[in-house]
Amino acid sequence: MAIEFKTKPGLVIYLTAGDPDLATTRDIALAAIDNGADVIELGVPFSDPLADGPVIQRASERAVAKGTRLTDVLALAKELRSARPQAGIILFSYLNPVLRLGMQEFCARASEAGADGVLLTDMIVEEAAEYLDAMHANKLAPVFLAAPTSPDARLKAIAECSQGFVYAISRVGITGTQSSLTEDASQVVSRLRQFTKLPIAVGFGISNAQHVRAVGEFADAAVVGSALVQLIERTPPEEAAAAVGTLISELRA
Ligand SMILES: O=P(O)(O)OC[C@@H](O)[C@@H](O)c1c[nH]c2ccccc12
Repeated sequence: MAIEFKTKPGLVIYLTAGDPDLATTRDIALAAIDNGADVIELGVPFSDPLADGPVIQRASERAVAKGTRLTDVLALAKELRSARPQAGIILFSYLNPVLRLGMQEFCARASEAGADGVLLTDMIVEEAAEYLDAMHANKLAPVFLAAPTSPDARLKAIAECSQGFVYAISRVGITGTQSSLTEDASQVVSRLRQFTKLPIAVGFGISNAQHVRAVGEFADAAVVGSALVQLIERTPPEEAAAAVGTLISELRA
């Protein structure tokens, strides 16, 4: 039970829980862990994923249409924890589903499920007091997003509130694969380094081994989401876990 990056760079992967179904998400997550993913961002599907590009929006729609609920994702996290005691598991959600369950209740259940931490995409540090209290009370690591457009004062607050790692998004905008990483990614990481000793993961647009190696030059981990979600979308469910396992090992090549 730990957020640690065993290799440089470490690998964080995002999955939309319940796409194509919860059992397949479980198998995919296990295959990812067994092929080198250090941390799984277990995504709670949401009907209005504003920060997501078309690939993850479609995955969220499919999972919501299947009836995937936050409580199902908590149960899946518990299954992954018991199957892989050492894996890094981050519950990844928009605020809305969490507030519907209740912040205290959510954090208690996340802790009971064995999650290491939580990332709420639309939780800003300026309004995080109650969230942080509930997270600290349940020994969960709050991971915050840092954007290239964030001024230093904000990066400092994000660094001070984060535990486990800090997630630097490589560009402003929405999730989705892209041809090359922008300069912004290394700049936001070097600015963050002034304020934290925590590992820094970089995400958005990372979709191949070359991108992962490039991120490894200046950050501690790479985050891959859309490239995996797109592969899952295009693969028959019974072949998805093996396909993801292969892609993860290719990303680490
Ligand atoms: O999909 P990409 O471009 O590989 O980026 C990772 C991203 O999917 C994942 O970390 C994520 C999924 N939904 C988000 C919403 C906001 C920030 C990050 C995310």
